[in-house]
Amino acid sequence: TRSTRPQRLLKAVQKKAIKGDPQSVISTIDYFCRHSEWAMNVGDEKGAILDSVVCEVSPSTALELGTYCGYSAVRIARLLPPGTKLITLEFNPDYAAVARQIIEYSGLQDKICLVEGASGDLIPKMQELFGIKTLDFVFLDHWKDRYLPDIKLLEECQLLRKGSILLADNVICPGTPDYLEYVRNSPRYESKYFKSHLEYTKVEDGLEKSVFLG
Ligand SMILES: O=C(NCCNC(=O)c1cc(-c2ccc(F)cc2)cc(O)c1O)c1cc(O)ncn1
Ligand SMILES: [Mg+2]
Repeated sequence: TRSTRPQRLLKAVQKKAIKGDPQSVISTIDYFCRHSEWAMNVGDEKGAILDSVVCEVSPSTALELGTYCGYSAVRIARLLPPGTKLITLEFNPDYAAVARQIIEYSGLQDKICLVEGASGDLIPKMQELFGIKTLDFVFLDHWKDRYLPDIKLLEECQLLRKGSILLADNVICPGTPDYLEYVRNSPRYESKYFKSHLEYTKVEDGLEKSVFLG
């Protein structure tokens, strides 16, 4: 049977990228998605904004919702200070299987903990599973209708503290209208929109950065 797009993306990484070199894995994926097959990675343009926020926050505890092929997990983990880990949750086992191999190829497997499962089930178990109290940084890039319920869950589970940073992908395309309305109108968040484009296209998209005020 025909291979899947994530499998073809993995093949390109194994063929073209330098093993153990996260930047070459990132560049290979961006080249493949621009010149061979589009795929829903955050991409290079929004990726540069993600990089700058990760560097600014320099998180001790970081969570990603929606691993897909592991592109943004590699982007984030390559910038984390030594001794810190990124926890990334992926619901789709086929995506998770490819992501594990791309993460391993990049050499960042010791800085990334990929957990398969539904975010709604895993978030309430985060403290016990990972021995963490609160999260310094959360990157939201999973199902767009899960952004709002999941940050409400993060609040309820007391995983956010004064100053925790949420960064959400695709707030324009495909769009997360209920999430945007909430973080922009809630007194518990200070929100800022970073205008950009849908990965590898000229379509408008952007990232929403929200600080939890406690
Ligand atoms: O689809 C699952 N996750 C990806 C979430 N991400 C997206 O849907 C996403 C989509 C787009 C996008 C934008 C324009 C367009 F025309 C088509 C797609 C871009 C992005 O940057 C994303 O992040 C999924 C499946 C499954 O079976 N189980 C658990 N999760
Ligand atoms: Mg996305």
